[in-house]
Amino acid sequence: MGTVGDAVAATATIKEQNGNNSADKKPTVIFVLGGPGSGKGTQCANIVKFFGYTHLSAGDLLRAEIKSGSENGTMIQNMIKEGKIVPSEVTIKLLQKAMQESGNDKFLIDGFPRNEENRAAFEAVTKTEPEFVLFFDCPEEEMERRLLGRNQGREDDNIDTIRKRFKVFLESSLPVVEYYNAKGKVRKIDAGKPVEEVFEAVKSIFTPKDEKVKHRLCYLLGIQGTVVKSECRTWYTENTD
Ligand SMILES: Nc1ncnc2c1ncn2[C@@H]1O[C@H](COP(=O)(O)OP(=O)(O)OP(=O)(O)O)[C@@H](O)[C@H]1O
Ligand SMILES: O=c1ccn([C@@H]2O[C@H](COP(=O)(O)O)[C@@H](O)[C@H]2O)c(=O)[nH]1
Repeated sequence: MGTVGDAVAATATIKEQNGNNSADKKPTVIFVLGGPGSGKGTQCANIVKFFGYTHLSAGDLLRAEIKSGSENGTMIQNMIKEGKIVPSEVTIKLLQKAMQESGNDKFLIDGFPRNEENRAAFEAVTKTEPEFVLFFDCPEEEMERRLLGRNQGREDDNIDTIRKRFKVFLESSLPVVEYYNAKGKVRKIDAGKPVEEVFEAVKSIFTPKDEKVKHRLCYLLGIQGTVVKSECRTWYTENTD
């Protein structure tokens, strides 16, 4: 098992190799957490379209690493088959590389951190805390149904591995959500609903408060038949169906 120190050392090497410029600028990071099959990837794709974030799925990065024939490939593959958590230094290195290569400065980090050690290592290495944590709360029976129906050829979407993933989620990943909840950083979504309804709840979290006030004002002005100012009309047209 890797330690926070291993992850910090590995990152110092990346910084030396890449130079320090972009690594020193603090990005905006949102952690997207929730059980396996809670709909994180599905909703991240929507958030990217609406709000211009770069979506980094830690699981996808690890699967790409296996495919690339990297020296860590076999180790990662075995961990994923067993639903276990890959050492922090491996995952953080992949996340940092993807962040640097993206050219963006705001990220949805999906499926990471998966345990307390992942969390502490990421914060120590990147000196970045998440803006907030988007937490998809979904009943286990619903997640199991979704995973068994996902049909993407994933080696870990079988009932034995799914049960192991649920156990790891409860024992190791939920404490990370609880950690950030105690800091007032968790935005919880009822993820057991249909995709569109879940996204309505997600949108509301990403829409700044002043925009919500504007929206409400426009709505009320519309109802009252008051002449809507042009700025208000433009905003209303752009933000409603
Ligand atoms: N709200 C929803 N209602 C019904 N099905 C959904 C919903 N959201 C996602 N799905 C479907 O459930 C499956 C899992 O969704 P998704 O891949 O987004 O979950 P995930 O949380 O990213 O999973 P994992 O952690 O295993 O990568 C997919 O087949 C997806 O189409
Ligand atoms: O930070 C991470 C993310 C993922 N893993 C491993 O990958 C699988 C699949 O993850 P998904 O988020 O469902 O794509 C997960 O069960 C872990 O084995 C990881 O170790 N660390």
